Amino acid sequence: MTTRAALPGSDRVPNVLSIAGTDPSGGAGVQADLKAFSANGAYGMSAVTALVAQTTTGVAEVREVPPEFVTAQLTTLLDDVRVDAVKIGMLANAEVIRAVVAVLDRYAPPHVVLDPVMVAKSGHRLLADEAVAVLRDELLPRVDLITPNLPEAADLLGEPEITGSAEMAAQAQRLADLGAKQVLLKGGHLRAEPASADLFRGDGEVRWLRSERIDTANDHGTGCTLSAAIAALRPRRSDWATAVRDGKDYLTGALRAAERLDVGRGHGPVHHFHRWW
Ligand SMILES: Nc1ncnc2c1ncn2[C@@H]1O[C@H](COP(=O)(O)OP(=O)(O)O)[C@@H](O)[C@H]1O
Ligand SMILES: Cc1ncc(COP(=O)(O)OP(=O)(O)O)c(N)n1
Repeated sequence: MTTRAALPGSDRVPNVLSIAGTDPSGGAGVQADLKAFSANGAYGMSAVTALVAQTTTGVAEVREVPPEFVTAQLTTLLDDVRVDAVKIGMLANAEVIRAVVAVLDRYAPPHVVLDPVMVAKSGHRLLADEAVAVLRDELLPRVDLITPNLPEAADLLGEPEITGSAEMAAQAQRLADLGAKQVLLKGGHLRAEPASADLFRGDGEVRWLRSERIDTANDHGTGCTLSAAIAALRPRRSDWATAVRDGKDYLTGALRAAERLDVGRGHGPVHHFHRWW
């Protein structure tokens, strides 16, 4: 066994883990997460929950990883490597959710972000219908931040999707009432509104994160990129509000930088540019 001298806190690169499904086109899922980790100064690692045959035009097929093999990936990793933050994305079904819950209980990694992925932009379901209640009741209370989009928030709460940003603060409160410690409610689906505004509800504070709405066809994997950037930044930021603000700025830059890409015929990916974190 090799031993290494401890680095002073500020010099050490955070080790950040993605637990998610795949995207061969590199726009969403594990592939997007690893790019976002790297671009935001973290060392990226991943455990795969589902193999997804998808590209910019949609999802063709999904092969779910057996839950015991999700556990094997995670315990093998966590028995060796210190993890400084975790981003959880696509979980596919209730058994995989329960496998992840058991690992969180056993290892208690810090700074856990849950992007409650349910449906791809193309309409293909990435989480079984009956697993939504398990995600809400068993996983949501165990993580530090959830980042639902508006359809996901509605599904978690069992209510109709809201149609205007004026309703977002009350909905974030209802998510907090479910046991979510902090909530980033993403407003990207309100396409009629001029700004792309997300609402952060943290410990005793509510704040808006607004950016210009960028006119682009490259909007595949925006939610994955945002939650991964926040997880990568959190170990180097003093609080969630700052990590969320800087993650949102990173995503807006990556959406802008996508104008230089030529990837696929459908919803293209964002471009993960490296920056000084
Ligand atoms: N055209 C756009 N211009 C700027 N920001 C956007 C645009 N589309 C989405 N976003 C931002 O991307 C993030 C993810 O958005 P959203 O579409 O709500 O979630 P998801 O990708 O999970 O469906 C949010 O921060 C949202 O504000
Ligand atoms: C494997 C995988 N995970 C998540 C998603 C959904 O990604 P998201 O960032 O919400 O982007 P779109 O589906 O809106 O493009 C995915 N497609 N695949």
